Amino acid sequence: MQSNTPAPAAPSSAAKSVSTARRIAAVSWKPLLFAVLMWVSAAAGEIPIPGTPVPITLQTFVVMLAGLMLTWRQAGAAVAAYLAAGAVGLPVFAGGASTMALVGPSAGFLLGFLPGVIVIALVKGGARAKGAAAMLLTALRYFAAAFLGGVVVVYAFGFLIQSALTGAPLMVVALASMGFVVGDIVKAAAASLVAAGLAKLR
Ligand SMILES: O=C(O)CCCC[C@@H]1SC[C@@H]2NC(=O)N[C@@H]21
Repeated sequence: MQSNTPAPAAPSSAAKSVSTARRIAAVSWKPLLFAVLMWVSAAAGEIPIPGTPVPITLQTFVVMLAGLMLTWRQAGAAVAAYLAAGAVGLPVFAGGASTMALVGPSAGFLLGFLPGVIVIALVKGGARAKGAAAMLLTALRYFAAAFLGGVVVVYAFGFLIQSALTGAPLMVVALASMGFVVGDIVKAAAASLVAAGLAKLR
């Protein structure tokens, strides 16, 4: 038997374009927001420390926050977009630097942000929803993830590549960079508390 119900009209090409644009916007706003935050954290200022040309900056705080708040794909896309923006010449790195920073003493730290943020996102685990004690446990787990990805992984890349590029012995580079450790531990604690607190609100 034939039905008299008219077949639904196929979506017009304009409607298809709008829905594709909406889908792209829905998946990319978080990576884009964190890529911009990476730039803002570099532009916010830098503190030079003796013995190394690499400054203290807030970039590791944003890397940690991205890893703790986004999926590994979103976090990786955010850092990849940030690095790509610098690579093509936008002044998004510390001190308004761009392409040349990727072959200078900071190169390994910048490149290390990518594996670092992915490690954080992969090892952080889920957020516990109920109660202050659960939030504190989540924050402690987040702190361990932020330290592993944002300090151990980022520093490993930073030290190895700086030593290879400058010819300075690895141990000398590592010792000269110890001035970053206290600040990065404070950043890991702050990022963990912020991410665990925001996860509770969701
Ligand atoms: O030139 C850049 O834009 C990158 C600077 C990298 C700074 C590194 S990241 C790890 C360590 N912690 C800091 O606060 N500074 C260094």
